Amino acid sequence: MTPDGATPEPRPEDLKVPPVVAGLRVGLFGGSFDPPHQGHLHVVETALERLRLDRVWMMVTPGNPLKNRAGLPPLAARIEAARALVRHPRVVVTGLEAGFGSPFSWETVRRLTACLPAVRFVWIMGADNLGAFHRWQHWRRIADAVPIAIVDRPGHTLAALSSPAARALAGRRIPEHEAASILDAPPPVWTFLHAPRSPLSSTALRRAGVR
Ligand SMILES: Nc1ncnc2c1ncn2[C@@H]1O[C@H](COP(=O)(O)OP(=O)(O)OP(=O)(O)O)[C@@H](O)[C@H]1O
Ligand SMILES: O=C(O)c1ccc[n+]([C@@H]2O[C@H](COP(=O)([O-])O)[C@@H](O)[C@H]2O)c1
Repeated sequence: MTPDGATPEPRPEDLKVPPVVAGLRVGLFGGSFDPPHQGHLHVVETALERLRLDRVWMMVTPGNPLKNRAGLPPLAARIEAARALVRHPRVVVTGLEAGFGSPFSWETVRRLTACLPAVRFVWIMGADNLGAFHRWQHWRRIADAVPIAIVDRPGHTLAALSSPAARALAGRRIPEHEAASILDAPPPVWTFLHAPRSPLSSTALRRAGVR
């Protein structure tokens, strides 16, 4: 809330696509970030290093289509909190999906790949989201459009690797020692990164009253 009790609005520049140059290697990392935590930072740092990225765009969602949005703090507040957590020269926190007017990842991928064909994008998500990926709108189209990197998460490894999406795309999995090459391979292509895992979650933080 602002001092006058109004819901804070995102700044117009936070709704725009960040600046790029041809050939830039950009990780697309969407999330509710309610609240952001060190587990998110761990994903960002793992992706930057293992995929040899120039940038990670932390895309603060207007609202995960599969989650109840009741009680979700305003976008502007989550953007601000993510920025306060992740102070890194190669990370951009953005509300570009709200700028697109859609919470669906397919819409994000479709628009970004169409308007920035010279940028090399990779979709980044935690293992829990691979487990549910087959329930996302047009998930096959997302996989056909951009490479995907999964960062392991405690309690989700087996479910992720035996999920419908993982099974459907099994033949296109790249070993993690070649992870950085997925940005140069024609999709569908994906890799699973077994990094030291972070047990943190926003759910646990909200339950502990941290937000
Ligand atoms: N500890 C973690 N390890 C690996 N990936 C994570 C971790 N925490 C979050 N992620 C990933 O970060 C992205 C954004 O997650 P999100 O903002 O929903 O956080 P969360 O902790 O999963 O929240 P919640 O508990 O409310 O579901 C998702 O792709 C999620 O899989
Ligand atoms: O497009 C979809 O159908 C879809 C369904 C579930 C989740 N997503 C996206 O996945 C990202 C991670 O969401 P979350 O809530 O787990 O942080 C975020 O960008 C969501 O918008 C997207």
